[in-house]
Amino acid sequence: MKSLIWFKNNLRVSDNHGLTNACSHDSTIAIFCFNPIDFEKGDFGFRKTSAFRVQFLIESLLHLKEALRKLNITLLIFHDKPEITIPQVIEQYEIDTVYLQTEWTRDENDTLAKTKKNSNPTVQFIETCDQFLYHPEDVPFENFNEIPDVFTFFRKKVEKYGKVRLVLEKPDKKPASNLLKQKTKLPSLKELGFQDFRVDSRSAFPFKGGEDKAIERIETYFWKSKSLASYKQTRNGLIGLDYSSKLSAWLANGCISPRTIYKTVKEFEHKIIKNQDTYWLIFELIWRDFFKYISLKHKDKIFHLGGILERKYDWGTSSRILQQWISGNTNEPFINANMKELAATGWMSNRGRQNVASYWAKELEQDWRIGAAYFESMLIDYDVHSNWCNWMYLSGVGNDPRDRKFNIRRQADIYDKNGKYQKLWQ
Ligand SMILES: Cc1cc2nc3c(=O)[nH]c(=O)nc-3n(C[C@H](O)[C@H](O)[C@H](O)COP(=O)(O)OP(=O)(O)OC[C@H]3O[C@@H](n4cnc5c(N)ncnc54)[C@H](O)[C@@H]3O)c2cc1C
Repeated sequence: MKSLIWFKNNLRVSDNHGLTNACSHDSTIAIFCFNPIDFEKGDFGFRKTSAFRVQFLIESLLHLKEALRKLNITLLIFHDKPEITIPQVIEQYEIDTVYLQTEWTRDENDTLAKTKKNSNPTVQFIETCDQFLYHPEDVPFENFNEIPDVFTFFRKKVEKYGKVRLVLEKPDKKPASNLLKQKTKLPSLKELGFQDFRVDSRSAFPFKGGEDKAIERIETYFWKSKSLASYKQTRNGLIGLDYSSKLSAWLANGCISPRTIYKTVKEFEHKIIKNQDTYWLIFELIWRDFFKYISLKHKDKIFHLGGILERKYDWGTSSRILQQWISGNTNEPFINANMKELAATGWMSNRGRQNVASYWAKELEQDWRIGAAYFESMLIDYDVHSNWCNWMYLSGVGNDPRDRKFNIRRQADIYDKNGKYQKLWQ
């Protein structure tokens, strides 16, 4: 009985059901593919991934490879299409079961379908759902069509009737004979077609990828600085490392599970303090789940111009306006500062993201999907569901029941009262 664990957005050894199940087989191999389509240009002309995100991914894989080696599991890394590589590995090592984390968006579905088609039909593909706080089997809805389109209804129901599963320990070590002789090399940024870069000294996200770094971040943010105890009061900040948890990029790559964060918040509440601020981090993780469920319910509509509401607006597609927005040359200094931060670092605060998205879609009235595609390209923490659903929300084609438009000057007055942030990124 030989298993293959196909790593994608679940780059960790703890609380990873796919890995643990794979380890129940006599022998286990791990694989990760840098899929060339992830580095191509997308529908709106932006490269799908920026150097910032690729660097974080490389760091995450470097750590995963070592963590797996300590469990006597070889991580094979290829720079090729999974539908080519995985069937070959299955054949070469006589694999009978492949474990992977389930994905349901367009490109991921295509890749999986092709991989299965090219593989020996007797091979089983078993999917797990480790990216959720509330596992799909534990939410109080009969099927995804029942998912409410309003966040508050969703949250109240899952909080009342749902449950968060316990965190799984990392699996036991396999015997040394499980390690393969075959070795593969982790490609560098340059080999993947990107220029090396230096982290901007002003960056609010100077962190590195990897499960170990995610745990370090929790150690600092929760236990050392106890910033969690004032999270709700600081989360609209714009400058520095600690205005919010900064866990999103590790979550997006699966270097940490939302269940582990939930468990640690509960420990913090037990040992240090339980207040509105500690609850609010869980509240935000429920937003993250909500958008995953919205994408499960509405499927490809999250990428459509009319969004899940199928609304028709007169959207512009001016390349001049796009260049002004991207380079931070609009009439709004607060928007400009945020866009410059994104271009220089791959990071932008939640407050900034809300403002620049609302400005793009509702003030400049440009096709919201272009803005979303630019974010997809740039964000270190890009997550397909969080990005596209937040964009829909702010563009009036998604889940905002009040269809709000941000008053940018007022937002700048409230959140950047003395202009410090705008000065930092002028
Ligand atoms: C236009 C737009 C695009 C966005 N694109 C992404 C994206 O691609 N990837 C991404 O992870 N987040 C995205 N967000 C959500 C949010 O801005 C980031 O999750 C957050 O800023 C990350 O910082 P943090 O980890 O310090 O968050 P914290 O404030 O510490 O929140 C903790 C966690 O809760 C989750 N979370 C918080 N806010 C949201 C939200 N609005 N929607 C979904 N999950 C949330 C994240 O996983 C986050 O790490 C987007 C928001 C907007 C308005």
